[in-house]
This record gives sequence, structure tokens and C-alpha cells, in this order.
Amino acid sequence: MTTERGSALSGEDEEDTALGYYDDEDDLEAFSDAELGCEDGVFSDSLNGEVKPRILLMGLRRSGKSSIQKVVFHKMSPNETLFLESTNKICREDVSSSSFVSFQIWDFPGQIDFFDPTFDYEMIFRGTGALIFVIDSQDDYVEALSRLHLTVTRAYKVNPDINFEVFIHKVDGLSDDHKIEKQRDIHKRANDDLADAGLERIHLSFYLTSIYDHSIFEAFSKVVQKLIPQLPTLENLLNIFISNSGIEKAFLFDVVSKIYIATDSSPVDMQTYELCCDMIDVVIDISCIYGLTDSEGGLPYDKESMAIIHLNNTTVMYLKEVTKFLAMVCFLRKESFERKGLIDYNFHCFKNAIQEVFDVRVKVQQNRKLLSQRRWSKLSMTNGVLSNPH
Ligand SMILES: Nc1nc2c(ncn2[C@@H]2O[C@H](COP(=O)(O)OP(=O)(O)OP(=O)(O)O)[C@@H](O)[C@H]2O)c(=O)[nH]1
Repeated sequence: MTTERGSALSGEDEEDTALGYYDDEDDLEAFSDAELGCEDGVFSDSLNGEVKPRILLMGLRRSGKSSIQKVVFHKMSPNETLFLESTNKICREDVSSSSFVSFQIWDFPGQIDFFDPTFDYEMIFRGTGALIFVIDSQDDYVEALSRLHLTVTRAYKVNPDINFEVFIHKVDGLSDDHKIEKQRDIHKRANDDLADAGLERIHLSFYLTSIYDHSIFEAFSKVVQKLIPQLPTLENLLNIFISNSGIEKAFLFDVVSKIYIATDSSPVDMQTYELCCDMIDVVIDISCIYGLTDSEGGLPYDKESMAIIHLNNTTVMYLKEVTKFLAMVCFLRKESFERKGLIDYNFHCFKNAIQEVFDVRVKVQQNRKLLSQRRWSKLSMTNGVLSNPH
């Protein structure tokens, strides 16, 4: 049973948790509701009370599901995905890298049959936070659309709270006009199918993605953000921070996956996001080469990690460590950076506030843990009495 791995990853204080990207392959039939600890819309490890949203990766064969997972969470280079073998069973992976980024990804084989009576799709959808359906935009997508419709309607019946996310994938081979055209067509057809079935209330979100640029990271960021209950608080804190520090834009990044878990309320443009990703790469690469002593392993990122980059258009990029796996990346004008003391003081207050949000989360988890332990011991007592009446 794999929940032990989940427990090992998610200790009481996740800040102490080792970088937690784990591979785990299991036959779905091996799971039961009780073992997985399914609750409404989320996965809860029955022993440690950790609640992890589940993200499903679905779509036709060769649409690019495993490549997405490998590129975003395993730092695989896009070219290497050419050699990935077809997935033939469900692969489950725990992603628990930072205080706020903690979820499970289930990668499904393309040929899975929902109507197979041995396939317990109700159990799977009941524990799901987001369903990502990947459509290969370079292929004929008629079959993918009918599959999308089937999957979404089935899932919605079981769990109307699932976020449905459609990745129109492999758009690297398309011109800009062609991309927009494809998105419009897929959007229209998918929503028409739902309307014909009287299911207009199902909301589908669409993203143009490719593993060959940052679009896949940006799309994944948006999917993950919807699953972070503290998101409004984080956004609010960022808004307060930037308005008091003369900063134009600030992102809170998970440094391992380069998923941004929050940003202030001004709009995000792709170029800014790409610059942030590049800056994180530079910091990690330089630290890897010059920052690690021989005895150290793991991520070369700590309390001292910070970087300042002056761009040639009078913009300054400022990166600072927030927690073991989170970094703040800010954009500001050269003039505003002259008040670095004020920015650092405000950043200090921001960091404390984040810590408080995190403490509340830990408390909730501890309470949940106590509750589930009590339930667990009650259950084993009852079983003991039943099986051993003497
Ligand atoms: N051009 C392009 N090719 C991609 C992209 N993403 C994945 N691919 C390629 O698509 C092929 C199939 O990718 P996989 O990740 O194995 O697809 P899958 O959906 O997991 O396939 P199954 O395991 O059979 O369900 C590979 O050759 C990838 O290199 C992309 O964004 N652009």
C-alpha cells in the first residue's frame, strides 16, 4: 500500500520535510476507499490527517500526459520525453515540496476504459481536486473531444466540485493565429457538447500548453493555485507588500517546480513569468556550482539565498528566500530599489505573516491528525472486540 510513502513525505512540520518528489506506481484495483482515506474532493492520508488534493492527468494515448509530469516535476528536458514509454497503469506521485504546494498527481494510461466494471471511477473522482484533460493539438481532436465529454460528465456526476482543466497541448508546432483558432474551435465544440447534454453549468478552463516553453509551467501554476485554500490571503499579503514598497509585480514561487503559487492582483504577462523562471534557474545553477560544500546534497537554496538582477530597461529583479522551498521574485523600477532598506523591512513583515498562515495550517493538520488517530484506535478496538469476543 502506498499511503506509507505519503506519510513519510508529510511530517508534522513540512518545512523539515525532505524534497518530496516521489514516483509510485500502483494498480488501481489495489486501492479501496478506506485505504486511500477519501473525503469530499480531497485525499486524506488516514493516519497522519494530511489532506492532499488529487490532480488527475487524463487524455488519449500519446497526448503528452507523462511528458508534462516529467518536465514539470522531474526536470526532464523536453527532448528526452521522445523516449518515454507508453504508460500502462496508473502512476501516482506525491508532490509535497513546500508549505503550500502539496498534492498528488495521478497519471492515467491513455487507453483506460471508464466503463470497465472493475474500474472504480467513483472512488477516484470522489477524491479529486482537479482533472486535467490533455488534448493533442497537432492531432485530429474529434475523438479527444468525445472522450473529454464522457470523462467530464462522469466525473461531474460523482463530484461537482472538481475543477475541469483542458490543456490544448503541443502548440509549439502551431503559428499564433493557428493556436487561437484551435482554442476557439475546441472551446466551442466542448461547450456545445455540454450544452446539448443540458450541462452548461460545468465550467471548463482552457490553456494553450507546450513542454518546449514556459506555458506548461504557467498552466500548472493556475491549476495548483485553485487548490490552495490560503490563496486569497497570500494574494492579499502580496498586494499589501508591493503597494508599501514601490514594487510593480511580485510572485511567490515554488523553486523546485517553478510553479508560482500566488501573485499580486495586477495581471500576469508571459514574459514576466519567463524572466522569473530564468532567474530561479540562474540562482539554482550558480548555487549548485559554487554554493554547495561537498558534504551537502539536495537543493542549494537556503535562508541566505537572494539575487538582484538589473535589466537594461531600468527594471530591477529581486529574489529572496521566503521558506525552504518558496521564493519571492519582484519587479521594480531602479528608483524604487534605492529604498532597499524599506523593501527589506517590509519583506521581513511579509515573511512573518506567511509564517503565521503556515502555522494555522499546521494546527489544522495536527487537529485532523488527532481526530483520525482517535477514529483509527476506536475502529481497531471495535474490530478487536468483534473478532475476539473473549
Ligand atoms: N511537440 C510536442 N511534443 C510533445 C509535447 N508533449 C509531449 N510530446 C511528445 O508526445 C509524445 C507522447 O508523450 P507521452 O507523454 O508519452 O504521452 P502520454 O499521453 O503519456 O501517452 P500514454 O502513456 O500512451 O497515454 C512524446 O513523443 C513526447 O515527446 C509538446 O508539448 N510538444
